[in-house]
Amino acid sequence: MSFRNSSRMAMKALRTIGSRRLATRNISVMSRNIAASTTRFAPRLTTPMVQSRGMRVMDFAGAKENVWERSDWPREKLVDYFKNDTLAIIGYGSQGHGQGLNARDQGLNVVVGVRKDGASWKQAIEDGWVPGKTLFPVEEAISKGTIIMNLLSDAAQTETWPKIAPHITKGKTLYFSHGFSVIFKDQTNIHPPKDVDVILVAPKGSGRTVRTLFKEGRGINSSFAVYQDVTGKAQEKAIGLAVAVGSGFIYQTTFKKEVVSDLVGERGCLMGGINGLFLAQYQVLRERGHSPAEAFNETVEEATQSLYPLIGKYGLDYMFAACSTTARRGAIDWTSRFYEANKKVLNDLYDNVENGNEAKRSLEYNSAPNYRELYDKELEEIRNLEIWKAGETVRSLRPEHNKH
Ligand SMILES: NC(=O)C1=CN([C@@H]2O[C@H](COP(=O)(O)OP(=O)(O)OC[C@H]3O[C@@H](n4cnc5c(N)ncnc54)[C@H](OP(=O)(O)O)[C@@H]3O)[C@@H](O)[C@H]2O)C=CC1
Ligand SMILES: CC(=O)[C@](C)(O)C(=O)O
Ligand SMILES: [Mg+2]
Ligand SMILES: [Mg+2]
Repeated sequence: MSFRNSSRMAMKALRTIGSRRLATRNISVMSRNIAASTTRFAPRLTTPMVQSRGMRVMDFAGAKENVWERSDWPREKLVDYFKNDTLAIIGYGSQGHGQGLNARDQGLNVVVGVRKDGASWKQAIEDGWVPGKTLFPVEEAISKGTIIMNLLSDAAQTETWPKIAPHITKGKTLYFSHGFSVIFKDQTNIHPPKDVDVILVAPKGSGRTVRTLFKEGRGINSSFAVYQDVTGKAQEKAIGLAVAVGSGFIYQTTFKKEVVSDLVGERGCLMGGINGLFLAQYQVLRERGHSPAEAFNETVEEATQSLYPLIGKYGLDYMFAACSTTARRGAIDWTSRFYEANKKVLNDLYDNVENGNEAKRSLEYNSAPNYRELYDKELEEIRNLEIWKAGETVRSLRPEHNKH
C-alpha cells in the first residue's frame, strides 16, 4: 500500500469523526514526522490563555477548557479551608485507601467508615487508622463526618443507601468519585437529599496511583462535577477536596459525562479493549508457530516497557518517530483497519453504557455476597493463561528481581 493510499484511508476514517480540519491536521502531522528525527520532540509547554487565581483556561486542540491546579491550594490554605470539617471516607478499597491517606497526610481531619472486621477494616488498621478514634463502622463514621465521601463499591452504595441516607443531614456535603449512583438512580434508588451539596471528584487512575503520585510530590489528573449546589460553595469545595485527596490538575465535567466516559474507557482502551487486543495478537502468533517468550515480548513486554511509555511522555507521533521507517510505514497503513473494526465495538459499548445495561450488569454481579470470591476465580483464570504465565517468566529476568 502506498503512503498516499494509506493516508487517504486514514483520512477517510478520521473524517467520520466529523472534523475534516482535525483529520487533515493529524495526517499532515503524521507524514511530517515520518521524516523527523526524534530530537525534534523536546517537551513543549502550552501557555495558558487566561491566568486567573485558581483557574486557567487552556486550549485543548482548539477547544477551550478550564483547568484548576493544586499549586493554588497550598497545605496551609487546605487546612484552613477545611478546619471545621471532618472528612468521612466510607469504604476503604483502592480509592478509600489512596484518598484517605493523602488527605490525612495533608493535615485534614479524616475518619474512615467500613463494615467491622471485613477485609477493609483490617487493611485500614494496617494503614494506621485507629478503631474508635479514626476508624468506625459505616453509620458511625457518617454521623461524625461533615463531608461524606462515599467510596464504597458502586453496588455497595446502592445496597447501603437506605441505612446511610438518614445520616446525610442538612449542612453536610455528599461526595462521590463516580457519577454512577446518582445518574443511574432508576436502578440504584439513590436520590440525594435536596438540602446538601452533592459533588464528585473522580481521579482518572487507580487509587494505588492516587497514592504513589502524591507520595512522589506529583498528583493525579482528576475530574470534578457539581450535581447540587445548596451553599453556593459546592464548586470551590470540590476543587479543594480534589487537591486534598491528591489531585494535581483538575478538570470540569458533569456527573453524566463522567460516568459514561469512565465506563466506556475502562471497558475499552484502558482495560477490556487492551486485554482483547493483547490476547488476540498473542494467540495468532502462537497458532502460527511462535514461542511463548517471543509472542509475549512482541505483544506485551515491548508495549509496556518501551513503546507505550514513549506515548505517555511525548505523544504517539514521538513513539512512531522513535521506531523504524519500516515499523512506521506498516503501523500507519494498518491503523485504519483497526480503527474501523474497533469503532463499531466502541459505539456498541457506548450504547450499552448510556442505556444503563452496563450499570445493571455491574450492580447485579457486584451485589452477590460472594463477589470477591467470584472475581478471585476469574482473576486466577487470567493469571493462569499462557500469555501471563509467560509474562511472569519474562518479568522474573528483570534486573530488579536479581538484587539480593
Ligand atoms: N478503583 C479505582 O481506582 C477507582 C474507583 N472509582 C470509584 O470510586 C468508588 C470506590 O471504588 P473502589 O475504591 O475501587 O472500591 P471497591 O469497588 O473495591 O469497593 C470496596 C469497598 O466497598 C466495601 N463494600 C463492598 N460491598 C459492601 C457491602 N455490601 N456493604 C458495605 N461495604 C461494602 C468494601 O468493604 P469490605 O472490605 O468490608 O468488603 C470496600 O471497603 C467507586 O464509586 C468507583 O467507581 C473512581 C476512580 C477509580
Ligand atoms: C481506575 C479507574 O479510573 C477506573 C478504571 O475507571 C476504575 O477503577 O473504575
Ligand atoms: Mg476511571
Ligand atoms: Mg471506573
